[in-house]
Amino acid sequence: MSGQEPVLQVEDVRLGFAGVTAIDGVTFDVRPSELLAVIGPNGAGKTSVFNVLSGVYRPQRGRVTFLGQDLLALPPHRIAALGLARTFQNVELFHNLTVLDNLMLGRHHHFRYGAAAAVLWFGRARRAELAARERVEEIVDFLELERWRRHPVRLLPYGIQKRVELGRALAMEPRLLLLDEPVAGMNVEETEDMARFVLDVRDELGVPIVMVEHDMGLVMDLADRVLVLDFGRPVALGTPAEVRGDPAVIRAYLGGAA
Ligand SMILES: Nc1ncnc2c1ncn2[C@@H]1O[C@H](COP(=O)(O)OP(=O)(O)OP(=O)(O)O)[C@@H](O)[C@H]1O
Repeated sequence: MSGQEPVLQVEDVRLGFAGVTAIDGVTFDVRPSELLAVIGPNGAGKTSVFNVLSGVYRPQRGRVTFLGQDLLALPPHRIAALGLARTFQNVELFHNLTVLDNLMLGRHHHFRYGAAAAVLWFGRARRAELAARERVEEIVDFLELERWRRHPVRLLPYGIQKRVELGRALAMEPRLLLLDEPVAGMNVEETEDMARFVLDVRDELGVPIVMVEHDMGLVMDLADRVLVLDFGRPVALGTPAEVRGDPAVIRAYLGGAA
């Protein structure tokens, strides 16, 4: 595959629940090292897009191709193992475990041995464990988590917990990262820190990102392109400047404002 081919292609996807259409006619792609934001009023279908991509829901129509593979044929754990990692709106970590242990758990699918193999081929298992620890320490450095590395996650400030969640997703060696409202509930300083780390993930690690986010300032600052959904349908797809002035987008937001 050439470097310029899309990492992810979503074509004409429809997902409905007993009479409710969550998304319909959704088509977009994600290019290498691109940050694509998905925005839209409440109920527009943003979370449903993520749930289709990560295999939680099967759409009734459409195609989703990730690195040339048909994602719709795969269960969620196989999709994750292909390198599609996700963070959640709420912090979903093991709160009594340390930062390091949470990050190690992010790597579990890289361990290619079971319990018996761990005993029988101790050398191989041990090498894998050491390599994992090394990679996890690199992520700790990258996200500036050194001073918290041995702290249980439950004792950390909220913004740091969200950063640990990003770290756990990075520990999976993602080839595409789905960020679900990465700055929801954060103060200004935490938001600025997270924005910086998200950009570093794209620019330094070269990992393409799909981000659902309500903070419009952040979206317009960070995104390369923006997909706008309204009532489950795509109403615009373009650069932040293109989307900002689009009458259909303005209508969707004015109509959807509470
Ligand atoms: N499991 C489900 N069962 C029934 N309806 C659902 C389900 N999941 C989503 N929907 C419906 O699909 C539509 C899109 O919801 P979705 O959560 O994807 O929107 P959203 O853009 O993420 O909203 P928000 O910004 O409020 O998180 C809504 O009408 C929602 O009620």
